[in-house]
Amino acid sequence: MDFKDYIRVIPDFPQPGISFKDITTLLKDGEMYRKAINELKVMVSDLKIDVIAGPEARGFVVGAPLAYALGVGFAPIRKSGKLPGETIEVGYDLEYGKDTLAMHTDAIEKGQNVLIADDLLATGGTIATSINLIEQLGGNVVGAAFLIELSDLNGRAKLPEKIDVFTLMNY
Ligand SMILES: O=P(O)(O)OC[C@H]1O[C@H](OP(=O)(O)OP(=O)(O)O)[C@H](O)[C@@H]1O
Ligand SMILES: Nc1ncnc2[nH]cnc12
Repeated sequence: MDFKDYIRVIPDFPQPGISFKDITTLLKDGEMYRKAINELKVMVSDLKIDVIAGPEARGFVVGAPLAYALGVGFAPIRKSGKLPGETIEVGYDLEYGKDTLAMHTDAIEKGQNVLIADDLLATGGTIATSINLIEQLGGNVVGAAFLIELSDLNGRAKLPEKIDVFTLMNY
């Protein structure tokens, strides 16, 4: 059983030159989805985690079940204009565009240990921005967990060394 057998690779989406790693083909298989989340749970088991933060939208489908499995809370990191309460926002670049991410100012308590979860690490822009937001709120990012890492884009280089990075699949 190889998780990669469940990832659909679509060339030139959403723009020419991007090799898109589609996780919907893994998510629709209940057994494999559960195995993937359970494997991430084992990988992060040495960390002390108070809350998981996940960036919209695909970070929710990894972060929320992982939070449930660990019995910790989940803090959504959303695109600009979606959160109803008081927010902080940070703009960033990603592999195929630009965007802005936001968090509620009360999403994280000062000093809480935070694990960031997402489906995929590409340039690292999304995760670096997520770290920026969480640290502005006084959170302590202890790790980042992904289903997929695009190693050639070297997103890890954008992350501080103290943050442990966990990935199930490499491309
Ligand atoms: O490492 P990076 O270069 O930042 O790229 C990775 C990010 O890009 C994708 O999200 P996207 O912004 O496309 O949003 P989506 O989850 O709503 O599809 C993916 O889910 C990661 O969050
Ligand atoms: N190549 C890629 N495939 C899927 N999601 C992505 N997010 C950023 N780059 C991506």
